[in-house]
Amino acid sequence: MSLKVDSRDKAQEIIDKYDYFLFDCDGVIWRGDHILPKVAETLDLLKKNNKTVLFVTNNSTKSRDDYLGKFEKIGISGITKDEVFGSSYASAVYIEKILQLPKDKKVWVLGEAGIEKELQELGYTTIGGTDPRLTADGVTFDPDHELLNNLDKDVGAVIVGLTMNLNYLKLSITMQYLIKDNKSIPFIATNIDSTFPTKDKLLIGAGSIIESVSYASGRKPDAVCGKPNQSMLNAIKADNEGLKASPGKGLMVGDRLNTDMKFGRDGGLDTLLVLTGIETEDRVLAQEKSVAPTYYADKLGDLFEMTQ
Ligand SMILES: O=C(O)[C@H](O)[C@H](O)COP(=O)(O)O
Ligand SMILES: [Mg+2]
Repeated sequence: MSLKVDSRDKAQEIIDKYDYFLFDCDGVIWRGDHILPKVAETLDLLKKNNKTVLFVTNNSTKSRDDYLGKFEKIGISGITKDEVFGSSYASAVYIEKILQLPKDKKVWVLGEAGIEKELQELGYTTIGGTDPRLTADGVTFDPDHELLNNLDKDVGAVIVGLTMNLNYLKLSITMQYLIKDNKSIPFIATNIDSTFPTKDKLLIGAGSIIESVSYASGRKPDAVCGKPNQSMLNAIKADNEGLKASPGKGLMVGDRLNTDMKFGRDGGLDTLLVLTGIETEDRVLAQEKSVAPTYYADKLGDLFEMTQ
């Protein structure tokens, strides 16, 4: 049964007990471009207590560098690139290190600039993505479109993530790459999140976009690189000996049970689910003991508010 953080003692116990705080972003730190209540104060409090603070997001629309800009813009300063892990970075590293795609091969992107930038930083050429030819004029679908009828023979991988600029042409070209050459081109997905929490509503998530091209092509992704995949946590443990030695000194704070909480639990961390994103209190309380978050709270900022 998850323990609700509803008193000074419980909030202070959490601050004292853990050395490493891993934060999901959408639905925890912010919703869209709107920072959630007392988040900056909570992060400052943790840093004043010499805690290690890291960010792990499944949102592939931005690169790590882009996220540094977003943190500054919403008033959270002092974050460094090595403290931010995103599914676009995790997917690019997968393509380079695990798939070992040669750098003379290209990657077809159904997604935003975050994916393109992380792949390009590793030396890959990307096509698709934010190419303006894919959204020209907003006219109706052209079955004779050049990018649909001239598939690039150098494409060696397809990656699909969240995009707010989805259209039938992008979906159709992605499908062509997934079915060509006897369905042999690797299909990489950034994450499974079915919905995306904006300021005041839930919108379509990357996982739902991935499901549509998966269904049409008859293919399941060969890899899903975001949470709960442990690759980002393994990278964090490799850089943080204390967490690697004692994962129980780490707390994963998230808003989604099947990504954030599973990611933390599978990595041996304790978990705190906040109710400012995807989940409801009823859903948290209905979880089996084996998968229930360690704690839950109305919002992350309660760690600050309840200890002042
Ligand atoms: O649709 C998506 O990709 C996700 O909803 C979203 O971006 C999750 O981001 P996170 O909560 O992991 O920061
Ligand atoms: Mg989230």
